[in-house]
Amino acid sequence: MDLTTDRPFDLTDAGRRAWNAIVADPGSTLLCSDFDGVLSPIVRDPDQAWAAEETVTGLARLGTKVGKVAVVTGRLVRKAVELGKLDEQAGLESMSVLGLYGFERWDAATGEFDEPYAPDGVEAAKAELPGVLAGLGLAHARLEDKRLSLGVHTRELEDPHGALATLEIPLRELADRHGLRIEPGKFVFELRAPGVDKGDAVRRLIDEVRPRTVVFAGDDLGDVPAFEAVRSLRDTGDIDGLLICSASTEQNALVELADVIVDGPPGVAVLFDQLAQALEA
Ligand SMILES: O=P(O)(O)OC[C@H]1O[C@H](O[C@H]2O[C@H](CO)[C@@H](O)[C@H](O)[C@H]2O)[C@H](O)[C@@H](O)[C@@H]1O
Repeated sequence: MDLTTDRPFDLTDAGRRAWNAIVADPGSTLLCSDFDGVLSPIVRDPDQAWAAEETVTGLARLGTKVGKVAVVTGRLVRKAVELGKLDEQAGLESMSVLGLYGFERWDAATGEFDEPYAPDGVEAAKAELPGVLAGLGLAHARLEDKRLSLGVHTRELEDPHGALATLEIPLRELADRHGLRIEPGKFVFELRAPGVDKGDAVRRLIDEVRPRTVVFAGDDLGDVPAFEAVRSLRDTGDIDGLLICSASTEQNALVELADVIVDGPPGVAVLFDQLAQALEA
């Protein structure tokens, strides 16, 4: 990964204001990042989506300067910590990881995991799901059991787009029967407990930290509520906000909402590097 590129980032006016605010007062900055597609490259097997070294070291370098760093992810919190080696990296001492869209939490400061029990509906839906998939001819879809949710991945199937389209209505009906919701993502639908999204997770962190500036880096549909939360607080003048879209050919929902668009995790690493350089200057 080449971190020496001098490509200037094209920031919106609001993004430039936020960048300047971070440089002026890094200690009042909350820096949040999604995991898959931002810190880690998208790969076929979710269990092998190890974070890129450059993104995590970049985050850690910033972690020594900003007030707080956080990962806000749809992943199980333990899986995100494991795949990011977030408990091993110096510089991440202020880190919190909010997993399963904010249901779960890990704090580096204490090393403690907060992992609530799954509601009954999740177990019932899990029991029904194999029959639903078999009935659709999609018995080979990869399942990712995340305690409070269940991911159905189509990336490895012969026709991943077609399989996703076939799944949507039956999975929505299954979710409705059990009081769950559907969370769409890159070649995945999750059946998950309702109640929180990444917007709630970011607002919770903001309430705790009371930052002047908030950064959020995301790549997928699940990040839209976080982007909207930051934009809404920014519109009221409560915070400055810098929204980073880690772009891919698979999802463009964040492009219009972002202040800066970078080229996937390698681009995120370059941006983190440039921000760290600005803070060190
Ligand atoms: O909130 P995130 O950190 O972005 O997590 C969202 C989902 O990411 C994972 O799935 C995605 O990445 C996989 C590994 O690269 C890829 O195989 C899959 O196609 C993508 O959708 C993860 O497996 C899910 O549990 C997360 O909810």
